[in-house]
Amino acid sequence: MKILKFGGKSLANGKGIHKVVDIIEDKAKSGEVLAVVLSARGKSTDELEEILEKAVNNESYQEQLTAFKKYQLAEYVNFNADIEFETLDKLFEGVSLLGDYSKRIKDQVLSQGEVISAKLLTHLLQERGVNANFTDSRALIKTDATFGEAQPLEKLSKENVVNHFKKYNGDTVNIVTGFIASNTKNETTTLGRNGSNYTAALLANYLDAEELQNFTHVNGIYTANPDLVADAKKIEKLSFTEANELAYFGANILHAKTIIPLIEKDIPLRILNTFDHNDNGTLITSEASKKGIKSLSVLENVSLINLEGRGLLGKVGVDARIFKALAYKNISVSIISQGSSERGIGLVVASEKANEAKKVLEQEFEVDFQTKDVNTITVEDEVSVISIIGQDLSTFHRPYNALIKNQVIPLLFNNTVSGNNVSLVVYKKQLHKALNVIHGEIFGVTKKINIAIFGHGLVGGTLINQILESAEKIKKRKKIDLNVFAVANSRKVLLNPKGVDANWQSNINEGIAYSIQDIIDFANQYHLENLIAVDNTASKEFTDNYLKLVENGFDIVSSNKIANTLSFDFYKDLRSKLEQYQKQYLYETNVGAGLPLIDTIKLLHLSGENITRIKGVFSGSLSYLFNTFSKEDRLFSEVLREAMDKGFTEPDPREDLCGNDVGRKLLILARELDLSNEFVDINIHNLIPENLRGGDASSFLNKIEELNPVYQKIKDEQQPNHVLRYIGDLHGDLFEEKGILDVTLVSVPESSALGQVKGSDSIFEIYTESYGDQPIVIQGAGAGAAVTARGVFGDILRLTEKG
Ligand SMILES: NC(=O)C1=CN([C@@H]2O[C@H](COP(=O)(O)OP(=O)(O)OC[C@H]3O[C@@H](n4cnc5c(N)ncnc54)[C@H](OP(=O)(O)O)[C@@H]3O)[C@@H](O)[C@H]2O)C=CC1
Ligand SMILES: N[C@@H](CC=O)C(=O)O
Repeated sequence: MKILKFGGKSLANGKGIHKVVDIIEDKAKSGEVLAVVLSARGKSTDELEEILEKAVNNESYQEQLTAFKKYQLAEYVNFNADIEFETLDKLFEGVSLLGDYSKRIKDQVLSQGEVISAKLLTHLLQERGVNANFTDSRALIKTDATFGEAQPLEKLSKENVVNHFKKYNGDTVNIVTGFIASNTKNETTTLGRNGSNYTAALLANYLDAEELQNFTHVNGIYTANPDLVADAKKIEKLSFTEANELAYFGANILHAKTIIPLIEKDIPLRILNTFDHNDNGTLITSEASKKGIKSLSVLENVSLINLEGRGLLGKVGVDARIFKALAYKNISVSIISQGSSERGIGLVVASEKANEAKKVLEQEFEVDFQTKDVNTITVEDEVSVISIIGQDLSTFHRPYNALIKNQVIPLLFNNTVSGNNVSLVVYKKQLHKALNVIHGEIFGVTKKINIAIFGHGLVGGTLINQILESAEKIKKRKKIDLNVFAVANSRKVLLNPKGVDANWQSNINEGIAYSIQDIIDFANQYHLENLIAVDNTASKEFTDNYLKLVENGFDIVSSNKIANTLSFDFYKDLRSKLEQYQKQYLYETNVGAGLPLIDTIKLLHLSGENITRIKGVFSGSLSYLFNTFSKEDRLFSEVLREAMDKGFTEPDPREDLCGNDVGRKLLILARELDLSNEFVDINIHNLIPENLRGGDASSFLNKIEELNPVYQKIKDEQQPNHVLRYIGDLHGDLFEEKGILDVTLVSVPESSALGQVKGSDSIFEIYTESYGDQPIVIQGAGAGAAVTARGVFGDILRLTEKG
């Protein structure tokens, strides 16, 4: 025999009821022997409780009662619930007159919900020709007289059930009321929380059922609540032990009470979906399943009580006093955590009991307050508990690090020694984000990386398109979901929590004015985790946001060189902020665009290789300018415009020509070597004649032809077979506080290494103590939107791996 159980949500409306009837009819027709346990429909039990409260307080309840009756009858014209409605009328009238009710009366009231539900289903099945038999469980399940939370009398109940099912067997489908029972005086009792599931489990046990199928409104047990974690996956199989842990930490359907009768007889429990009943659901059996993390569950409506006292150190019996005092008031502690010094003890209790618990503890420790052994007892209400079921401490660093990286600092954590569970208390406002971060980390489902891109010009625009083009592949190959949730320029931002699409460029016109706080608020509002801000501007103003971004959980990737070349104080502040907030700042493209230069220098330096000099052509645009101008018989201004058109120059090309861009790159490398040079220390040969230095970029561009005679003369005055190169040179004693940084225009033999550089290539010669006169040479495209964007993309992916 199979026991089927349908919950209130399955029976809430016509659609659900129709499905339930279909399922039972199908199974009955296919010859399966069934018993069906039903809950009250929808929120009927809550409704009855509310009406009861109104009645006892002498408030008007008639309207709500009429609505309740109407809901129960709905469109079922031939269904009659007069007896139950009359019972309710009388009970409410009595309560209203007396202004009081007992738990016994409450059980009588609540039981009508199950009776109506079971009678309705029996009626509908009979209309379809199914041999359905309404079965009032009060005649079968006998309990003690603890109204509201009655305990079954096993022997008597089993006898009744077995006898009943002997009598009504064969093709009879017994439609049984869940939740309700009766005591030996035949007074109605109820089985408390999860009562209908319990009724079903008891029937399964007494009847040695082959399976209990519990129909809900979801497809089974998930790795996390799918309403909170979009990536949550259904678990196919669980063991009773794991189910028990889940039950303790919030999965009501698996309450221990429900599971124990099944474990006793080794009866499998299958969680199914009424609305998708062909899905296999989750099967729970006694078979031990593979080790590993099974699920995240959440306890809400809890509070954290913190008892602190300097004098608790080494005192015997403090915990005993806490538990005794709380137990006296029937307050259960779900989690306790205590520092080894015993100075602080954190307890999690139900929110509704938190203030009472505080009062009780204050009384218990009254003397200890006076002696100053206890200092404070505080209650934090806005918390939730996340339990990682199946997690042991050997791999706990992964979810924990991911939480810290996302600025979710657990208030308390606690592990079970044998059960492989870790529970974390987090602020309620961080619950959603915390669950997604932990889930992404431990289930290896796709890890979402949420990116805000500032600057969508040549580099930024190319980067966005590169990300959108590769996102699917990266998701498949690396299980990383790159989500560009913000694209901004200096005036507007385009925001979409689910990510911008290929039309971002046209949609940016519909963007909105913003401040950096708006972006932070947006990320918080949508609980976006693994945040990266990408700076593809050339703006000093934007770098003012870096510290705030870091403080609010963003890693930073930047092609913009400004932040690394502001004062050395800012340079250090930024690094200590990054350290403090465990954030990363990557800027490989700052020097040599997409070339792997900064990483190489960092590694050499870290590994103790003493770098003695770095010299080369640092600027892609000026490389292109002088390579082309030196070899071809063309005007200097014409080649300069070409470099601009190819996207090699800075947004303001004067930044290249005045030597600032090369100067910045030199300074960035110097600082990588722990030198504390400032920008003013750089000796820069400015390529712009003094008379063209004033004014703005466009007035300069109107006059660039004036550069032609100046550079033609320099070119003509070179020795034979020489070419012009604009070079950067970091030298001096690089183990002192500061190095020497020179940026100069030089004429070199065409046959030399520098003389042979082509196109927009950069070349960097890195001299070290071990390599002596033979430098390590890194050469390749030193500018261009595509290579630079690719380099920025590389930094983003590097961050996703550091996670
Ligand atoms: N081109 C290359 O080869 C390389 C470039 N880089 C660096 O890449 C960066 C970008 O260069 P590129 O793409 O050519 O520049 P662009 O001028 O093409 O684009 C700059 C973008 O930044 C936006 N912007 C400017 N100020 C702000 C601000 N305060 N807040 C938000 N957005 C802002 C601009 O918006 P708006 O239109 O509103 O001003 C624009 O969208 C530069 O820092 C450059 O040094 C690094 C290596 C190589
Ligand atoms: N303008 C720069 C671009 C890269 O940093 C250059 O020319 O190198």
